[in-house]
Amino acid sequence: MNTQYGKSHFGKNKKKKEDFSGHAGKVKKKQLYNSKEKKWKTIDREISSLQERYSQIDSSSVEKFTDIPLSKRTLQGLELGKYETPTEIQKEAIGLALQGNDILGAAKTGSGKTLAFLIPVLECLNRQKWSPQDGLGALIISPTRELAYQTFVVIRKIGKFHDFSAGLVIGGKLLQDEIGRMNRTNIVICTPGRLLQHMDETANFTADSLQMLVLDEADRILDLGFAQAMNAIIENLPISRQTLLFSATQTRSVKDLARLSLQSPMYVSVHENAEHSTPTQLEQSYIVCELHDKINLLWSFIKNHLKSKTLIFLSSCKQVRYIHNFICQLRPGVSVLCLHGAMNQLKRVAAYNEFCRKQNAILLATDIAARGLDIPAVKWVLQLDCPEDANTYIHRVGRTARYDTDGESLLVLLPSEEEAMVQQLKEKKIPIEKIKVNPKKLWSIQPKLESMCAADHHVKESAQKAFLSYLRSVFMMSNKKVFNIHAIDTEKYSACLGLAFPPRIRFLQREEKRLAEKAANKTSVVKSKNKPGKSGVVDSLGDEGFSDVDSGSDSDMAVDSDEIGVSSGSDDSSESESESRQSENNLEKKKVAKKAYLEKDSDTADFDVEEEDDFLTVKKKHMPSLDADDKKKAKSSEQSFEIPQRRGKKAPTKYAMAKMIQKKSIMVNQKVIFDDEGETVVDVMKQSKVDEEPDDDEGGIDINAAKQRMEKEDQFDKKLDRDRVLQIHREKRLKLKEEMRAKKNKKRFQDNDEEEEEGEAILEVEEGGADPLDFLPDPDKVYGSGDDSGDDDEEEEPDFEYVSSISS
Ligand SMILES: Nc1ncnc2c1ncn2[C@@H]1O[C@H](COP(=O)(O)OP(=O)(O)OP(=O)(O)O)[C@@H](O)[C@H]1O
Repeated sequence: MNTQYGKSHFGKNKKKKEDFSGHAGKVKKKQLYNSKEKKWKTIDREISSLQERYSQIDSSSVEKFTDIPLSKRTLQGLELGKYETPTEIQKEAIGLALQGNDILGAAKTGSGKTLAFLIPVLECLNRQKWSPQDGLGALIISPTRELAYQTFVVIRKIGKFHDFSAGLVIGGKLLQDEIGRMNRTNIVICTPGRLLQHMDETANFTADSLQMLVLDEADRILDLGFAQAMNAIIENLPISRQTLLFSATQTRSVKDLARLSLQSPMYVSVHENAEHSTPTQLEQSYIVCELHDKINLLWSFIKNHLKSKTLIFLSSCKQVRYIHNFICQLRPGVSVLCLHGAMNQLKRVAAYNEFCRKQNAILLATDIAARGLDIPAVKWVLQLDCPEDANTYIHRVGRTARYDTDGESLLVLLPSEEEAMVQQLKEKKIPIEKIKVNPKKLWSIQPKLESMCAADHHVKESAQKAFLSYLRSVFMMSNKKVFNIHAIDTEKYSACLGLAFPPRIRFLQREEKRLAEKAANKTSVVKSKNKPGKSGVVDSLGDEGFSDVDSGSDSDMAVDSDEIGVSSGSDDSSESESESRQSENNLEKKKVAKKAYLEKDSDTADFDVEEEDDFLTVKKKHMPSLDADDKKKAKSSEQSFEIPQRRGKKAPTKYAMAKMIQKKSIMVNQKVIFDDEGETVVDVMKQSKVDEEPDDDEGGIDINAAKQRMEKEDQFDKKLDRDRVLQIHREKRLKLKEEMRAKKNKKRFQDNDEEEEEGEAILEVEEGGADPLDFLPDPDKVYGSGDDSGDDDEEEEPDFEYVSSISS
């Protein structure tokens, strides 16, 4: 595998090159051609014999990896990783994938799904004799940076003997560092946000030749948090590809699968009929505890498990930060680390690597650590805050009891959460037992926290943020049967965090006020809805559009003002249709905002969480009801545009503005730039090749036509940009060629003529002799491990700093 840090095959070639240059005079061009021809013939023979065996694969008779028709190079890689016997999911899925099927793979956590998709990826590219010049062949998408990194480490190991290049594209570093190498990477392991950024901004990066798409943790990748990014990514991928989806909680949503255009997918669920959906070696229990006792419980747990490796889940970044800080200050006698999405990339990597290395340690984390991470020897998973749903529970506890090890998990539930949550877990076939803690054995750290808060206002602020962010997370949860913010005694909770007074919970006050107003206005709103002249887009954003979210505490989220595509029909049926579509949009937006808030992985992009605010601030478009000032401003801006709108409702959308401009035939100003001679300057990038919009006698905006126009414009822009980049590259190449030529001429005068001729011939054979860039220093040498000796020693753990750039 030619990764930036890999040294296997690429390293060997290099060694050969050095050897040849040492004996330049003795090696004949013809011999080299012969040996290359021989090599290709052997590879061809191997490939066709493997392909012949594909149809005979019988998973029930597979005992070792050698029983599966895999290339020698993959088998060597598996041997290097000490993988001998395939697990159930590997036996079932690898064979079907080799036969070319699309796969929906589901198996318990820690059962080896990673190899079940990595092996087919390597075999698929090997079968097609893929090389770095062929560009992107396989795309592996993971929901978090840590998981992508982990997958990258595994593919480096098992793909060590292949010729492909692989790259980790995960954000947290300069995009510029990766741009040059994107189009020469065969296997890209990435997070959705960063991949999309490359698709948008790296002009010469294309996925046109993609052979295989893998979604690890597919249900998470396809859920609302990533919906926008994934839709855009999928649009850029060719339809004729093989798609593999894997997760412990696999999606079967027809809607999700339709987005991926799967071709008769095979559902491989090896544990579907198992008694339980969690690993058998995992012991699971829960306790019921008041919110204000949780901190004492946590401290007591840590003090009682100093010799264990424990992963503790909390629901928000600010809680993790506060609890981590005070536990560190109280010195429990074990290393305490933290991992959450608001940390910078370097700290995130350092914490992850340190926790992997340690024998005994505590890691406090949000749900960014819930999925896929294969951290060795985790003994305990403690869920101090209730998971969002049973699936999240399964992934969180799955960080322990992996493969053939055992582990324990403890879930802490509030009395108000117990009934509904336990019910959900039972429905998901999760065996969990209630246990009780002796309250006398709990340590009390409240006085210590109080004195810490009193002594340092930073600690106090941090405690306030933790307090509000926890309440906010409960408030935003959609399952109100489990999460009931009104059941929380906020005074006691703030006191247990060391605060003398509970901070003001403005979002709750606003919500209560809104509900009260709504109850009072209900009848008058119904009347006003029936008044004539109130139809159209703005109307569709009225109270009715929000009526279905009243029960949800995160109701009244502001509608994205960029939102278009809402029907503006004035008849009743289209109005109600637009209303329901709008309310669906609102619900989706709320879920997305909630996910981003809870996880705040920077790769999920599009969400702002302000660090310095007194509690999380989601971008205005996701905020619950506007406060009085905002309402006034919104209202005055509405009035200035004279848009008929109901009292105290939303600011006009761009769509509404466009419609109003069109209706009133307002001429919009145009910017004209003149040069020194007074001539008009035309910006070629802004020139459109798309025909002008045809005059529409019927009036109104034809959304579909506008969309098509935009797409054409977009294609035109992309082409312009691509041409520009190609031109730059062409110029660079020519310049290099000139330089090389000049150098060669100079050398020719200095060196022995005969030797020079031989050496040149050899390089031509080795490198294909075509591109002068091939003679440039190996970029791996600059960024990579720096060791190109080509020996088979175990590589050192790659430095996370540079793994986010990719190989050449
Ligand atoms: N065939 C095998 N032989 C030995 N160990 C294996 C084999 N396959 C996987 N493992 C080990 O099992 C562990 C779990 O594998 P992996 O991370 O692929 O699980 P997973 O099913 O993807 O889990 P999750 O659902 O949590 O993502 C890893 O440490 C991996 O090295």
